[in-house]
Amino acid sequence: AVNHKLWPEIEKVTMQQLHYARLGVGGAGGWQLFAEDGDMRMYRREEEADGLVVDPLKACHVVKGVTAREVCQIFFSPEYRSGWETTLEDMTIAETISNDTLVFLQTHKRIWPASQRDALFWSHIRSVPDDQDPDASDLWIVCNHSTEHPQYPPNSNKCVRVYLTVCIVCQTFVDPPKDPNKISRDDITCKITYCSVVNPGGWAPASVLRAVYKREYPKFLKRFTSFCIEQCKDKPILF
Ligand SMILES: O=S(=O)(CCO)c1ccc(-c2ccc(C3CCCC3)c([C@H]3C[C@H]3c3ccccn3)c2)cc1
Repeated sequence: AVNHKLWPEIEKVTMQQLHYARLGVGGAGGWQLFAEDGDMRMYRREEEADGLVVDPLKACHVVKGVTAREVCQIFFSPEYRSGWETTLEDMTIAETISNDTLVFLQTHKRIWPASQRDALFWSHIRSVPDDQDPDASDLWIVCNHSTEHPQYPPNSNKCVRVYLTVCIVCQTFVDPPKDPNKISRDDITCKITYCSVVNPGGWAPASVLRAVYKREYPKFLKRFTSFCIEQCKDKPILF
């Protein structure tokens, strides 16, 4: 994939998103907590781009019984997506760049009163050593970033094209630390940071979009993490 024309962008955006995900939500970042559910905390910043709501979102969650690699592989893999992405109406793999990089075209269910949306984005999965704690386990990241494709020009179907940058960054913790082949799923937790910026592409009332975000994002993350637990519970642990 390193010789693919998108590779420099994939590399840059993925590492930028990793850095952005690891920034805290305290301080002057302007993050406001807007949803809480158990260990899940959801923050947003109110931002508009030429009159459109593009509120950046950052969610932090801690999930027991799954590893960072398992969560990221489920988020990345097309075959699982219909099981957790409830707003998905259709999904096509527009291009297979490599085994860790795909280009998706997704049509999302219409969310009244906004018109139906689609998203065309590359999706890249990778593991990176934790530069802040070398003897910690690797971080896993999936980054999704809107892209163009000659076969799928925007607004060619009935949908308004959204422009998004999304990342999910995960890290596994084993507690209590023990001999690797004695670890059970009860000993592992996965710390998840999910970040998204979605430009809705076409006009939609700010109040409507903010209500949709407030309703859809907590549901989305809860459903995704429950799906991961369900998928992994009877399988050998993938570190
Ligand atoms: O993390 S992913 O890459 C997972 C792969 O599917 C992802 C996540 C979210 C979206 C998306 C796309 C469109 C919308 C809006 C914009 C105007 C009308 C629809 C929203 C807003 C509404 C929020 C939302 C949040 C979560 C799920 C669905 N809906 C979100 C796309 C991809």
